[in-house]
Amino acid sequence: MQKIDTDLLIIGAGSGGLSVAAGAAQMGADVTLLEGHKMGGDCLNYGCVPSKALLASGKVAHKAGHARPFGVADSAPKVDYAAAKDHVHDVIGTIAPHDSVERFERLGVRVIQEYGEFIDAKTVKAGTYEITARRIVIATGSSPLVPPIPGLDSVPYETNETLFELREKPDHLLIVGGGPIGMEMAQAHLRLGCKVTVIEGAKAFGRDDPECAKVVLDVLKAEGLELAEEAMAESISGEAGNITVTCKDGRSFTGSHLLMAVGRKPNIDKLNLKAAGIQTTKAGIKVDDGLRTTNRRAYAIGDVAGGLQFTHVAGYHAGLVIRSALLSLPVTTKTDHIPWATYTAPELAQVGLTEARAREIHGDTLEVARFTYAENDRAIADRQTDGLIKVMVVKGRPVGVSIAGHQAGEVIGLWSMVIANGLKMKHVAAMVAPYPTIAEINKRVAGAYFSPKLFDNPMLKHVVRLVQRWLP
Ligand SMILES: Cc1cc2nc3c(=O)[nH]c(=O)nc-3n(C[C@H](O)[C@H](O)[C@H](O)COP(=O)(O)OP(=O)(O)OC[C@H]3O[C@@H](n4cnc5c(N)ncnc54)[C@H](O)[C@@H]3O)c2cc1C
Ligand SMILES: NC(=O)c1ccc[n+]([C@@H]2O[C@H](COP(=O)([O-])OP(=O)(O)OC[C@H]3O[C@@H](n4cnc5c(N)ncnc54)[C@H](O)[C@@H]3O)[C@@H](O)[C@H]2O)c1
Repeated sequence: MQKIDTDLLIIGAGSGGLSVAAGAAQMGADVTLLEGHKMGGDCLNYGCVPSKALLASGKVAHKAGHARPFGVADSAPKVDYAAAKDHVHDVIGTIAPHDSVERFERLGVRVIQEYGEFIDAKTVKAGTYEITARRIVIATGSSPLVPPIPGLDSVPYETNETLFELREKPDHLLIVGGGPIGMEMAQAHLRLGCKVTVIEGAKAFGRDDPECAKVVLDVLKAEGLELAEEAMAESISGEAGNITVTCKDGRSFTGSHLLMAVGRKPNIDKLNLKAAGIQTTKAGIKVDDGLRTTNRRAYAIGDVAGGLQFTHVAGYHAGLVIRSALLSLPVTTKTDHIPWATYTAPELAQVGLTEARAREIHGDTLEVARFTYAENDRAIADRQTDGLIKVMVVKGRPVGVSIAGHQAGEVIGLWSMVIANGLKMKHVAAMVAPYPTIAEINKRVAGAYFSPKLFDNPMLKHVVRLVQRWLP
């Protein structure tokens, strides 16, 4: 057994762990990083990156078949599904050096490619190493939840960990789960020429604003998606190439391939958390507002901490933990300013409260400002007019923003800044947006908020008339 004593031990080299390692090493700490599987974690290998790359292939195919409105002849796209997967792996390969062992060793991080397991409150065993650390960050992520649906184990099925390896194009892909994974993969496959059925136990895009979700769902249905909502998968039967999902209410759907996308489970099995006095909840490792576990020496960040599960959240957690673990500064996690986006076309994005939640909390003091993509000149020029932005405002201050539309994921960023800094609608109205951009909808929605206050104001009209009389 080789013994290592380190300032900061990080378990897991995904989005969260790598951000902590890079920051802490560059700030002068002695850092040890454990990774039992692939550097880069889920996001690079099985998540954000491959899913966006496959969506990009779908976009190209879709454009080829929908060129006529732009004065270019439509062409029937010849999709090579296996080549699209080559593209996915090429994209992963291009980004991989950024997350590699070599890069982190150059930054001064001691990288050990083994799974970590607690022996006691401050010691972790990893292969032939025994590591004691002043502070420990658990960033072990999450895995696809595979529910014990009767019959599932008797048919071949994909999860996000296997889908990007699949090289034969599904004739008909059944997707159980209409969350972000299910819906992104549904559109990518539709556009690559597969028949797709999404089987969702409640509502698709259940965490998003229903009015904005409907914009995206209508587009997906127009592209050929078969969507079954309130359809809880209860049993599965068949064999390779002929799989049937039967729902609680008796509806059944048959397809050639099956993707399970029904949520995540935290990666805690290998950690022996009991030995370290670290408690868990159903969602993941139990943490306080400062991301500390029930063992004061240890933090948990990213997916394994069981809150919002996004790469940018893992990165945000990393920044907080660096401050706390290295400089002993007090930190508190917040969620109001955390955006998320689903990268279908059109995109769906949210930050802060949805309209329904804002109404519950703020009642009649809530005002909702709206602006549609159909009124945005750039959206018209690009023929991307589906969608809208809704801003939930309380006493002049935005408390939430929902967007469905082209580049919604880019457009939402401004509102994270507004909410993070407690800015008001007047600050957004004071901005000048370049014309013609999609992001102009941000300024225009602020205009829509102030318009009634300005233009339907008899007192203001009176003052303007009076001033006009006195002007030379
Ligand atoms: C299909 C899909 C698409 C997604 N798209 C997006 C997106 O577009 N935008 C977005 O923000 N988020 C997206 N996500 C979510 C995002 O991937 C996760 O939120 C993010 O990867 C979480 O980072 P993490 O560091 O917590 O965990 P991970 O990135 O999963 O990293 C955890 C690492 O820990 C390692 N590990 C586990 N146990 C141990 C152990 N005992 N010892 C050592 N190492 C261990 C694992 O091997 C893994 O490498 C997507 C997820 C999926 C599945
Ligand atoms: N663009 C992005 O940022 C992005 C993309 C993909 C994934 N992610 C992250 O990954 C997480 C996991 O995504 P996900 O889509 O797997 O999970 P999810 O929890 O968001 O959605 C799962 C869906 O499956 C449904 N469901 C559960 N059991 C079912 C059953 N038996 N039959 C039918 N439907 C059932 C649920 O009602 C739910 O709508 C997301 O919450 C998100 O944090 C992010």
